[in-house]
Amino acid sequence: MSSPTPRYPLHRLTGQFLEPAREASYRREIAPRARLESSLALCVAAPVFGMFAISDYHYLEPSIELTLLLAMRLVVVVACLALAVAIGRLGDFSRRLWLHALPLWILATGIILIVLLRPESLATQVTALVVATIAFYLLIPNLLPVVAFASLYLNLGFLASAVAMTDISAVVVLRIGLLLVMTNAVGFFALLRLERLQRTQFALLEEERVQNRQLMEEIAHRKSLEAQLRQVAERDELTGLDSRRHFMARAEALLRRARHEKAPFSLFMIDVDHFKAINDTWGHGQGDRVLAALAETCQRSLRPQDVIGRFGGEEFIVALPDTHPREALMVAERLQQRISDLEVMEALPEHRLTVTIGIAGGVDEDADLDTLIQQADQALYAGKHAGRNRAVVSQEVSDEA
Ligand SMILES: Nc1nc2c(ncn2[C@@H]2O[C@H](COP(=O)(O)OP(=O)(O)OP(=O)(O)O)[C@@H](O)[C@H]2O)c(=O)[nH]1
Repeated sequence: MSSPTPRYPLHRLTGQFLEPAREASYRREIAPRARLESSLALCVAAPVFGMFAISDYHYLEPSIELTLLLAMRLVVVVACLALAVAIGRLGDFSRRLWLHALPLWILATGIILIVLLRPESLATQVTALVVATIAFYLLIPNLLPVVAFASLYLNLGFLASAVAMTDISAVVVLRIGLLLVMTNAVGFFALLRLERLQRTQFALLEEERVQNRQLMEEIAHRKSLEAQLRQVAERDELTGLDSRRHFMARAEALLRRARHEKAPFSLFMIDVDHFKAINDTWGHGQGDRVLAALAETCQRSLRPQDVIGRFGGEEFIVALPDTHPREALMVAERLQQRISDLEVMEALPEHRLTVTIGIAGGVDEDADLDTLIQQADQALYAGKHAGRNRAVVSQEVSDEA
């Protein structure tokens, strides 16, 4: 049975993403952490390497070899510390890979030089070499190919120096070689596993981020659709006023509050006079423009707390909280005046638009919206009957109200 193809294929030997863009994105993501880790590892490795100067001094009499050895250790320590600072500041993981590789090669060269300068301490050096090789793999993670090449250089250089500078037998060389192969295998596969795990984790996290982003986009899209639908349901397309249904809901709430607070409440029904003639004379398009201009004038003339809606055709409805019908009559007359000031047609500046307004309301604890609308409608009808272009207060408005 064949195993399923991984969603984010990784290189078998380096553990890196096969997809260059994903690998670059991963490196960008881990860059700050990798820089810090590499810097810290070098800050630890440099003094440890320098510390062995004590044993150099112990094993070697003051001599040229000792001076060279101490000078070499000093150079390695200073170079490593300088590189630790440089990596911390500039060690961009994706562009300056060489900066991360350099300290490994310097340390490796230092270790190889020790064999050349202190060949008699080969046995101790082998142990140090094994520790250094493991440290290369484990302390500088995320750079498997870089570490593997530096380690290869260290191990081969060490063996070559040992063969050149000491008289070890072929069997010992073989034994050291096998030990180094084993050490490298352990370090390599441990780091390979780590590289693969970290990248798989990164890929899953990325996937989760993408899904979250898509979800957020979907939510935003739905919210915008909802807002559009609400807009369509609540607004009259031509005039931008409340639709009849939305007006009813808002006016109901205002009336409820007025009843609760025993505050006055008034309602207008506004109907354009002879609107059919406007349509018939100048066309339906001009009729629409007149309705829109009239709606805008009404809205500008009313208070912010008043609610106006298009009731249907050329009929508008207004709810006026905290307004007694007596005051409402004055508001209606002011509205009529503003409407008649409107220039309906540029070509016919003399033509005046008039409206008839029916008013209902008062302070009635039992009044419901439908009844008030009916009363305002009757007053409107009476106004039309009486010759139009007037505001009429409903007979039902009680005196005490
Ligand atoms: N342009 C336009 N006309 C509309 C719209 N809605 C209704 N109308 C027209 O408004 C006119 C209303 O006519 P009527 O009900 O006879 O009323 P009127 O001509 O205003 O006469 P009175 O109300 O009695 O003064 C009709 O011709 C409808 O077609 C609209 O949205 N746009």
